[in-house]
Amino acid sequence: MSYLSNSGLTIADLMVEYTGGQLALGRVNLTIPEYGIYTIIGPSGCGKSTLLRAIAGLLQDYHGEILYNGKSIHNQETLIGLVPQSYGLLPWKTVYSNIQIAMNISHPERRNNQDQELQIRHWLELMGIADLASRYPISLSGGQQQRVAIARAFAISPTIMLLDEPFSALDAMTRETLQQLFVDNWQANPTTTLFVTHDVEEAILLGEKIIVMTSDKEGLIELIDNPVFHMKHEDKRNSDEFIQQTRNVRKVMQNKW
Ligand SMILES: Nc1ncnc2c1ncn2[C@@H]1O[C@H](COP(=O)(O)OP(=O)(O)OP(=O)(O)O)[C@@H](O)[C@H]1O
Repeated sequence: MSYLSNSGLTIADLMVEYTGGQLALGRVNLTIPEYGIYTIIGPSGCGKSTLLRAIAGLLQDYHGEILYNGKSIHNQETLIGLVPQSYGLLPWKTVYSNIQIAMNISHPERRNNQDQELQIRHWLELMGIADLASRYPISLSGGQQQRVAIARAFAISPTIMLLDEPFSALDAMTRETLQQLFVDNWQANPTTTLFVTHDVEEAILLGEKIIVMTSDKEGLIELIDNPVFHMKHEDKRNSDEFIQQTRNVRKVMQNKW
């Protein structure tokens, strides 16, 4: 199979079985263009986290191919930022150190320099958790830990960003603020992004295209164009297009789930 060098993230015939032969993810074929931002919505257990884990290199044992710009994603220096559902913070490190360690690993040439400190402070500030820098994860609420995990993913400036329900533990207002921040940041620093959510509105607000996964393991997915994404973020929610798109997505979910 030949792929163009700037073809983005290509997932070809991807299938994942966990030990015991249980199929966790059916045959998935999908292309996300370089700098594209797609949201994924699907019923519980359909394989959304498994898909992200395979792309992130946390599951080595899968069938099919995962390529970035034509080359195997795991044989090249593609920096991947993952915000896992469980946050993935190191419990023995402070909030500040959790981000610093990720930056040291991903950009060793900038190890502990002044710019790194500014970056960490910048992201903590934007996430509204600057005052938590010296705290340990165990002393934080779920929503606060989630914001640390998001700050950490943004701070490493990855080539590919994978987010697994990153705003699920946040209160409604913080969630809206971070959705806006997320879109602003993607516009300023376009990054190839896959964003898993259970929230139809969030899928519409944050994805150029919406991937609807199904619960059967035939690997069927529906890709929905989403012109609403390109509207001004603050106008989206109250627009007729948004309401119409909500109906469209719900209809696809009713038919496919
Ligand atoms: N480590 C594992 N070992 C065995 N089976 C697993 C493992 N992790 C997940 N599975 C199974 O794989 C399937 C897909 O799980 P996955 O977590 O990817 O679903 P999901 O779509 O992300 O679900 P949710 O929306 O509830 O987070 C499920 O049937 C799950 O039970």
